[in-house]
Amino acid sequence: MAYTAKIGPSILSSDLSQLGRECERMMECGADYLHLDVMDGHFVPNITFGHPMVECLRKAVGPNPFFDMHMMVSRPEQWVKPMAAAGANQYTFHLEATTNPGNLIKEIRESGMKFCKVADKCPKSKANRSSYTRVGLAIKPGTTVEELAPWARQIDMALVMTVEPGFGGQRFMEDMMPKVNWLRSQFPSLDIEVDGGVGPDTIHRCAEAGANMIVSGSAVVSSSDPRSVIALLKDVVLEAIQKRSLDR
Ligand SMILES: O=C(CO)[C@@H](O)[C@H](O)COP(=O)(O)O
Ligand SMILES: [Fe+2]
Repeated sequence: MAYTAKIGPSILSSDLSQLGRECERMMECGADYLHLDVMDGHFVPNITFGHPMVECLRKAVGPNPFFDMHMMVSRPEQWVKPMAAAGANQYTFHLEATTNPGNLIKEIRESGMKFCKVADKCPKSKANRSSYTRVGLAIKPGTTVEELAPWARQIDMALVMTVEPGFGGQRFMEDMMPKVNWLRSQFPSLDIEVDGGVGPDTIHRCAEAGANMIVSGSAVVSSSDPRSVIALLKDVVLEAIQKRSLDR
């Protein structure tokens, strides 16, 4: 089983005037990565930020935190190079936003976003470094998992949205879990991310279905004890992964 449990707070619900500090706070509380929601007011009815903000954040937090870019934008093709230059590590686009997913996957791969696949963090020795761009493919609640399937072997991560994209703090859609279950059964090593309404009350369903990359916004960021929430989410997913490997 190649995948492991990773928790990525969505900083959408944090104090946006203190974004750099909020990212650092999440990393200090045990986050494995940071989930950055880019919204263009066209693909979704909300606007957040773009690559200039990502560039500033990268400078503020240094080279290590892994930036998972959730691109809720029309024409995701146009932001691949700017996001690579700004310091993104993974570029997750929506299947609904492009007519040529194959070409976009190729463009992202060739964009030179830095990620060390040898270890989660770049090892000290330059000889061991191998830079690699990670590709994520997201589907909205109304898109079937069969539409994503033809691309699953070309991507690193599938994102199953568990709310309609656009806003934090929405209710978790449990009826998305069969999609996760199906993906896990068909692609046992694929990273599968869930995003939207995920927190201590809903994590068990995500973990049992087979999700291993967990985005959690309001449940983590607005908690008085984000460290405990992150630890709880991670424990539940790790336990489910262990159970899955024993059942095989
Ligand atoms: O992409 C999105 C929303 O479109 C998410 O990343 C949310 O921002 C997650 O926040 P919560 O639903 O966990 O509060
Ligand atoms: Fe997101």
